[in-house]
Amino acid sequence: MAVDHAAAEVDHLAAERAAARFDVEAMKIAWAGSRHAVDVADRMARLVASDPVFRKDNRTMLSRKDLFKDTLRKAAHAWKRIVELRLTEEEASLLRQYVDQPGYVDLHWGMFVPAIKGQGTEEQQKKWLPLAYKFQIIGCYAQTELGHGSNVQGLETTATFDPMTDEFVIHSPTLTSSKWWPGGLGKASTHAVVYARLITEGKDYGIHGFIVQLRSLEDHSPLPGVTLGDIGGKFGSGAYNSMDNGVLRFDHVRIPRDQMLMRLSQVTREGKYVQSDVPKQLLYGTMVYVRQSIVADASKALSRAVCIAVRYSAIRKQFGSQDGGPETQVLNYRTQQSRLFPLLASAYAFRFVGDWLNWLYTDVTQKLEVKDYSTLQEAHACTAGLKAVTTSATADAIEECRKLCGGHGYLNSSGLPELFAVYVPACTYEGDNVVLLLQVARILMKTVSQLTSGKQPVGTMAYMGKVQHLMQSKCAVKTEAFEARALRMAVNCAQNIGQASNQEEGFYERSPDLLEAAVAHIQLIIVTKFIEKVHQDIPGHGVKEQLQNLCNVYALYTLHKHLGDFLATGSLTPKQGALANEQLGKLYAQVRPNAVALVDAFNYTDHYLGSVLGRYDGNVYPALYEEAWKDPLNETVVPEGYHEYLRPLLKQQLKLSRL
Ligand SMILES: CC(C)(COP(=O)(O)OP(=O)(O)OC[C@H]1O[C@@H](n2cnc3c(N)ncnc32)[C@H](O)[C@@H]1OP(=O)(O)O)[C@@H](O)C(=O)NCCC(=O)NCCSC(=O)CCCC(=O)O
Ligand SMILES: Cc1cc2nc3c(=O)[nH]c(=O)nc-3n(C[C@H](O)[C@H](O)[C@H](O)COP(=O)(O)OP(=O)(O)OC[C@H]3O[C@@H](n4cnc5c(N)ncnc54)[C@H](O)[C@@H]3O)c2cc1C
Repeated sequence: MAVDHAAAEVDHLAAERAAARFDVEAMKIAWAGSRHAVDVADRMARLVASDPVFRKDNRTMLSRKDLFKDTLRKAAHAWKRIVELRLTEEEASLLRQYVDQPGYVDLHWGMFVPAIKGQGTEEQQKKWLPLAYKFQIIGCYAQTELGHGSNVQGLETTATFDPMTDEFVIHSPTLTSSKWWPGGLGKASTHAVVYARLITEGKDYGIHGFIVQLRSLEDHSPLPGVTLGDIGGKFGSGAYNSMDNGVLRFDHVRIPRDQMLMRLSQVTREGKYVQSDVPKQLLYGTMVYVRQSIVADASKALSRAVCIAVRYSAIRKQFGSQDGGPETQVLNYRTQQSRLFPLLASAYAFRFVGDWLNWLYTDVTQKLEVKDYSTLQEAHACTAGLKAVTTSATADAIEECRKLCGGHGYLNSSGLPELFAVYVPACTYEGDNVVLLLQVARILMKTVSQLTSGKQPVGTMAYMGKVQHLMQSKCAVKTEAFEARALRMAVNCAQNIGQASNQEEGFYERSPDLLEAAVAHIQLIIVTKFIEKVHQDIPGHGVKEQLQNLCNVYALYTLHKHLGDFLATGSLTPKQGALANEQLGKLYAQVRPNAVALVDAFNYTDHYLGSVLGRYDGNVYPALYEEAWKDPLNETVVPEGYHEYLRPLLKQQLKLSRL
């Protein structure tokens, strides 16, 4: 019976695909960025999916130890394949993405290598990078401590220069100075970039980066004076537990002077501190780089969740016509559409703003190389703000997708619980989202205060220069309403802060409003970049129209959700707000026939999706049924514990009933 049912469902997704009004292959190119990007991603995804070592459907059932060992095995196998097949950097990084298991390699490539590239001198790069590139050393990024994460300047680990031996002495003076959280630190890394307070000639010069060896390259045991371990199990089963987030303490560990990362500042043989002519904020450069990549990752996680929820919603039927006709696909319910399609639109929005941010980051990096620091603030504001807004929205969206899949969404086999558990720490790591939005707010306040002095804001803040117009006009055009909302919220905050006894106190008092002003500014950027994208020449039958539609959905949904802001700032009238909502309903109807094809354009393999609900063929029910039997609990018909705990209880009931 299950088989008959399934056959009908396979047909059902085929019908959905046939109903699409655009060229899916061309949309794949628009999503991935180029034909080349589609092809490489496709090749790497299939390579991973077809290799039994990369199997991941049993991950939530493994013990922590087995899961960790499995992660080591996968990482080693991935490296072997990368070398054997002579994969390019682009191919290798995609292969790692599709292996889809958090592990030490993420931090090695994602933070250790970039930290040395960004903060090391040429000589240091020449020495350390080849070792890292060949995995002769494994590195992590050891910044956060037990007592401080957000407040980087509050870190307590010390690096005291000893001119007698030409060494730094790395020390953890307090319990709270223990390094705590770094990924890959607990069990895998041999080296770390350690952030510590530099002390020389009796003076504390604040936080600097140092390359420190932690474990023997012979037998992996911690070096003398180094205490190391894993910080313990984390949220969810499987999920981020494959990562060995670690604890690290130093007891007067000595490293040569030349292991201080010396691009930004140096300590001479005599112990003199010398500052280079570069801004000290470059110390935070690795974080800017990672935040930028986290935005692209948000669109990946969100698109996976949305792909699962859209396909399953096309399969799932619930209730029918009164006269006993066919049941309704839940995707046809207006409420399902109004919850799901904005998330689909957000996946595309985050993808395009992620591409733009990557361009901005590359541009800033090139400018830094010729000592042009003018766009550093813009890079910080955009990476921090977009990281915060996209990760928060994605975490909420994955949970919404779980609910959109009803009861089956709660099963591990749906893939959604694990996706959520792996994803949610993105709201915290690489900068707590609130802390990052307050950074954006500070820059907004600085920009507003400079408006009166005639300094023209640039980049993504340029719209604030139209202050006279935006503070007064009624907004007819969508982007103008977003600009007016963001500017007016920022100006309101600035005025309120101005009434406080001092600037800092005012900022502190108004921080909840500042947070909202920062979100408004970042949402404007996302909407603007989506609009810019759809104004480009986009080939393929119907592709541009679909993207135009999704862009409108994203903008109008955001407007609808934050209507209070738009009305309170007078950026829209209540009538305009109501019209926008009307329009949104019409747009959903246009998305409906294209929904399945729009998620097909993400081009994800079933292996990468890891979801029985999101299968490409829509054969959901037999897969769910089959998956259940794989649970270790089903290995025996009568459960372990029956004889100890169930049988005596049942016997006792029997005796009682006989009384
Ligand atoms: C919150 C701040 C930004 C505070 O910085 P601060 O220097 O104490 O204070 P401030 O007076 O507000 O700022 C001074 C100044 O520095 C600027 N600035 C701050 N950050 C950056 C940046 N990244 N790039 C460029 N500029 C930056 C600010 O705008 C200020 O500029 P200004 O003086 O006003 O011109 C910072 O400390 C921070 O970034 N905290 C978050 C910590 C964090 O992100 N940790 C990440 C650890 S690694 C990790 O989590 C890896 C996970 C990855 C994974 O597992 O995948
Ligand atoms: C899975 C995971 C992986 C990680 N990997 C690494 C790694 O590889 N290397 C590394 O060095 N670190 C790593 N971290 C640490 C991470 O970067 C920090 O946890 C993060 O920066 C947040 O800092 P915190 O823990 O100190 O939070 P806290 O700052 O203590 O946050 C607690 C609360 O206080 C609020 N808060 C804090 N400051 C302010 C403020 N000024 N104004 C208003 N509210 C405020 C926050 O919003 C939050 O609600 C990782 C963390 C996680 C969860």
